[in-house]
Formats: sequence, structure tokens, C-alpha cells
Amino acid sequence: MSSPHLTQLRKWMLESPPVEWGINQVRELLIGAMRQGPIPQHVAFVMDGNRRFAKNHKIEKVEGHNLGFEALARILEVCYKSGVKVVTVYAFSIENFNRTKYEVDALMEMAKIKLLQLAQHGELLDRYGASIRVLGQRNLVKEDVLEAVDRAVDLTKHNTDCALNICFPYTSRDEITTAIRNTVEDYSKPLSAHARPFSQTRITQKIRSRNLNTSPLRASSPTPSSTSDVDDSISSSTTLNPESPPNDSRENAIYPDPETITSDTIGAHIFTANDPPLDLLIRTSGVNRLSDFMLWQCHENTEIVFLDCLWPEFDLWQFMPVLVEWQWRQKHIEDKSSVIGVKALKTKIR
Ligand SMILES: CC(C)=CCC/C(C)=C/CC/C(C)=C/COP(=O)(O)OP(=O)(O)O
Repeated sequence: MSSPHLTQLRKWMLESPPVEWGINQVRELLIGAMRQGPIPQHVAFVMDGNRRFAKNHKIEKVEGHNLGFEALARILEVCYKSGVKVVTVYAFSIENFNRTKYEVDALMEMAKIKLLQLAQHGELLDRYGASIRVLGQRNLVKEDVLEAVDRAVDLTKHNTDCALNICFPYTSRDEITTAIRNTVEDYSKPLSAHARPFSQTRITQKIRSRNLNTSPLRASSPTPSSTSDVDDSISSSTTLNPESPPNDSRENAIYPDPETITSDTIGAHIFTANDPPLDLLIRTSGVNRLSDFMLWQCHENTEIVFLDCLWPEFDLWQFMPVLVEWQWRQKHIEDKSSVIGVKALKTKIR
């Protein structure tokens, strides 16, 4: 039998109700088995290889992207059912604007239609309590697409158990730059009277001034010290009068001290600030690069996995071995840290 006939026969068999039922049972069983172990809380996907898949199957590029969307819907179900809380996907890189107008328009149209479909006929998202969030440069997206995207976000915002982060249009460098810009903006604003942290110096001055007025030990009070007004969390341009209300005029303004900026400060401005740390990042299509995705989120224990299959082919069967390996490594990390913990305890006891 010729190959197209074989493909057709295979498709027909796989789609027949008893075979489909059997496959679904096996899927449920495998997901149930995976749930017995630790589950990554945050998984990211670079959904690569849609056009190559289209080329291999002699279909339109746009059809390849459509099949890519179906693969996303399938794997979302697997992830949420397994217990993953946040899924982040690279749907459109800022670099993708360099593709032909035809393809960019098709991808934008797809985002518009599919996201609304996902949110409106929300069996999948509502079943798992998942909300849609869109991360990226909104100002690069046309108004009509933005409206649809915002509507999809709005329709699912009541869901708080899980999340689908759609990076669109996104690059990590842009995300990090935005986070730094926002941090600088925050640090350029004077602290308002109520937002000011308790300054050690200010408190000391206040106590001293009270003592000067009321304490019988006034004469023995130490003379005002030479401590500066600037403590370790704020910087000021003038000396504070402890009794005067803080004044936010330009010259009296107190600014947050840039020395207090840490990676946590920048991290709090990153798009995924409130999400669990990224446990697993998977890229399909045999390309071993991050392509400016999740550069900030990848930490010392993020597992990065490159798979050869093309994104439209990606399903539970490709995901499961990755997850099992992640669980195995997790166990290894836990064992290692408990050995270190025991060693540290023994050293302390000695
Ligand atoms: C709105 C939404 C969530 C859409 C999801 C649809 C989807 C899978 C989008 C990915 C688009 C994209 C640029 C994929 C990369 O494959 P490629 O086109 O670079 O393929 P290639 O590597 O074979 O050239």
C-alpha cells in the first residue's frame, strides 16, 4: 500500500471511537502516575517548528501555526491535569515582526481568534481555573488585536488556580530593560511621608528631641551625634528637623537609596514576578538556543530541555519522558540538599 493510503488508514484507526477511548484511558493512567511524584510548578515552552512541520506535510505555513495552536491546547490540558500551575509560551517574538507581512498578519489574526475562542468556550481554562495573561510589548500590537487579547484576559481573570502566560510580542532583553526602567522610575520618586521606611536616625532624633523636652536627665543626655540623616535605606538632600512634618518639596525630598536595589527589586518588576520559579523550559524542533526567552527566569535549577520533534507533533508522549527525568533530578537535588543539611547539623553538634 502506498504511503498516503497508509497514513489515511492510520488516521482512520486512531480516530475510531474504541481506539480513541483506549488512548484516552492510557493518557489518564500516565498522568495519574506522574502526579505521584513532584510536579514542576512553572513550565515554559518555545513552540518551535510549525513552518517546518507545514513544509514536511506540504501544507500552508499558516496551517502549521494552526496545528501549533492545537498542540498548545493539548499540552495545556496535560500540564494542568498533572498539577502544573503556570505555563508560559513564546507565541510571538519581537523579532518575528521581521517575517513577511502575510505571516505576521496571519499570526496576529490567529492570536485574535484563538485567544478569544480559548477564553469564550472556556471548558479547558475554566475546568482547571486557569487565567490568560499576555506578557510583552503591547504598544507593538494593533488596536483590534489588543482589544481581543484584553477581552480574553478579562474573560478568564476570575480564574486563580492556574495561569497561561502568552509572551506576545516578547523578548527577554525587552522584559529586563522594562523592569530596569520601571525600577529606576520608582527610585526617582521621592518617598511620600507615609511610605517612608522607619529611619534609624529619624527615630533616634525623635527620641532625643522628646528627651530634651521632657526628661529630667536632660542635662546628661548625649549631645547630638554626628550621624548623618541618610540611613541604609533612604537618601535625603537636607537635614531633617525631627519635629517638622516631612516635606516633599524638591529640596527636602527623600529618595530611595539605589544601594538598596537587589536582584529581588528588579525581579519584582519582571512580567512573571508573582509566578513560581521556572522549573522546566522545553524547546522543540532540534534548535538548541533560548532565542531571548526567559533569560531572567532561568535559575540554577531550571531544567532546559531541547527536543527534536516539531511543535505540532508535541504531546504527552514527548512530554512524559521529560517530566519523569525532571522528577528523577528533583529527587537527586532533594537527596543532595538533605545530605548537606545532615552534614551541617553534625558540624554544629560537634
Ligand atoms: C496565540 C497563540 C497562543 C498562538 C499559539 C500558536 C503558535 C504555536 C505560535 C508560535 C508561533 C511561532 C513563531 C512559532 C515558531 O515556529 P516557526 O514558525 O519559527 O517554525 P520554524 O522553526 O519551522 O520556521
